[in-house]
Amino acid sequence: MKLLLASRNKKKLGELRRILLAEGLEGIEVVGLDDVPEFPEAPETEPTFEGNALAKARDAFNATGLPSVADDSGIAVDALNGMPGVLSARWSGGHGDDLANTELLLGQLRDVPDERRGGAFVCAAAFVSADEEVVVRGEWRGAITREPRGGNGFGYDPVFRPEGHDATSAELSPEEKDALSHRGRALRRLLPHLRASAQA
Ligand SMILES: O=P(O)(O)OP(=O)(O)OP(=O)(O)OC[C@H]1O[C@@H](n2cnc3c(O)ncnc32)[C@H](O)[C@@H]1O
Ligand SMILES: [Mg+2]
Repeated sequence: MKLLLASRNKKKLGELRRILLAEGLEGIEVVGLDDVPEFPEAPETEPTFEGNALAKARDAFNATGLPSVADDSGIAVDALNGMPGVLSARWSGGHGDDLANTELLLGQLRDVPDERRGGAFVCAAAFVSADEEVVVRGEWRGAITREPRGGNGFGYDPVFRPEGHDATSAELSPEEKDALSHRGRALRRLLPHLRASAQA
């Protein structure tokens, strides 16, 4: 079975691929959007991560006919009542400007004391095939730092210090991040569905 990972974010796509390949999925060939004919990106208008993930996976399945996985993710900061949330990718206005997004977030939290800087990375992962639609969630608790640190990962990783760690998630190795991350947790919850689909 070909499985389409429907993300237009190269670094996110790399993580999705890495997490699934580490599981050694038998009978599944993982492909990306570069491997299929182009189709337009639908705007992400849903109020929840789950709604957006499902919409992206449905779009990909409808456009290609391939069983598809999509991820909608972001960072939910307690002191901002859960924002940036589903707006994480375009928090500073433009889409996907990681540096501007993290700088804006740090500025907003400048006067927030250490004990109230908690938040979580959230990932909803959706799988859509001819036979089923499923969406699952993974969360990773931590705190927002006062300055960026580390060069791994992407997005808000340099300003997120996972619970139980002194390092930011941009200072963790890729394997460490996958073992703990919202994305790792969500994708591992999808595995039974992917395996069943490959065997059907
Ligand atoms: O929608 P696709 O095409 O998959 O790509 P995207 O980058 O637009 O992805 P989202 O709409 O799900 O937005 C997620 C944003 O949340 C942030 N984010 C998500 N997962 C992250 C992670 O593991 N580390 C750091 N930041 C993350 C990052 O800034 C992303 O741009
Ligand atoms: Mg997006």
